[in-house]
Amino acid sequence: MKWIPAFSKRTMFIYFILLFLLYLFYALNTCLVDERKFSLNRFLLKRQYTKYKNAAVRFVSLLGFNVEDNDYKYRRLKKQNLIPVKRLPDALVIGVKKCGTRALLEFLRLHPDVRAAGSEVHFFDKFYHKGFEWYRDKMPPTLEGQITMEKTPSYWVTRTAPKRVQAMNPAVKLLAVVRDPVTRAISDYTQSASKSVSLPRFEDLAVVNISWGGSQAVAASWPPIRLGIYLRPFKRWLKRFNRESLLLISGERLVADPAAEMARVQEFLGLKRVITEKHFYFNSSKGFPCLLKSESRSTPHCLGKTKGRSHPHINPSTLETLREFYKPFNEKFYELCGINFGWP
Ligand SMILES: Nc1ncnc2c1ncn2[C@@H]1O[C@H](COP(=O)(O)OS(=O)(=O)O)[C@@H](OP(=O)(O)O)[C@H]1O
Repeated sequence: MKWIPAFSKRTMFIYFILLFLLYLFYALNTCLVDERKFSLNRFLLKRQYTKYKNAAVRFVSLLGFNVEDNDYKYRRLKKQNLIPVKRLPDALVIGVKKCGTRALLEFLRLHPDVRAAGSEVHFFDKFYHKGFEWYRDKMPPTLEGQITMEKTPSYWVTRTAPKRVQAMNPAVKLLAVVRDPVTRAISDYTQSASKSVSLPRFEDLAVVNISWGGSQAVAASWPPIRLGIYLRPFKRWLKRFNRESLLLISGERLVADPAAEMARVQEFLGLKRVITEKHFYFNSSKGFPCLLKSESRSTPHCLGKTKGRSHPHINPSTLETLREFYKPFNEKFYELCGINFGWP
């Protein structure tokens, strides 16, 4: 009778090991992982990893099952020996800060022939010394014919950026979103105020006393105000690139009619018009157009909380002063770019 408990202990142990192995096999073969963080997966699926590196989250298999079978497009391309590789950008969203650059990029990513770096790379302003190989490595892998992009709004005002971008590729396509400079300034201020509670009122920063007599002037060198003078940086870019290489996008139209503005963008980039009305819906509580689905999500969603913040109430006389200040710059800008954006 002594062998019975001994046998059951051994059997139980073997069953336990088998169950554990079965669980491991199941978990590793079907779990939802972030490929960039899962190093063992990189090792076992090195080739597939390179191919899918830019995807945030995908179903992957440690044992090689169902990795490519999920994706008809990539299976077909593999048969043709086409493998995505990282390339320097063909197009850049160069600015302008707080004008809707994130919305533009997220909308563009709906296009199957566009792949974009997720976060701002800041190569032409902060990291130029790291070299083009470093920059290329920041890009998502693309197939022949797909457009590689990135957006860094500070390129617009970086003095050295036009020359550096030209050195990378004189035929690069440039996109800049512009918006009523007064709203842009308030948006810029709202962002700073969200990080610093003790920030003075917008009115006190935008318009300053210039004499004891009480005369006032616009604080033209305060960055939120200065950045709204689009004329100067635009001229700088035009010294290096011809007008046809630089598309100006209306930040207002990107909100009011995203499909129409995206039609212009797709035409400029030489893309088939894939992004249309059917990709957008207006979210009335957010007050902005949102996406019905995107590359990473199949459900309706809006841009993050930091996009589309509510702005503080601004004294109407300050608004009037700022509008008067920007008027001559706006008019010269309209003249030079050949578009009347109709800012008040
Ligand atoms: N669809 C959609 N959803 C949310 N927000 C939208 C959208 N389209 C344009 N915008 C406007 O984009 C403003 C932020 O601009 P940027 O993305 O260029 O900002 S940043 O420079 O990258 O910080 C952001 O500014 P705030 O309203 O001040 O938050 C928005 O007005």
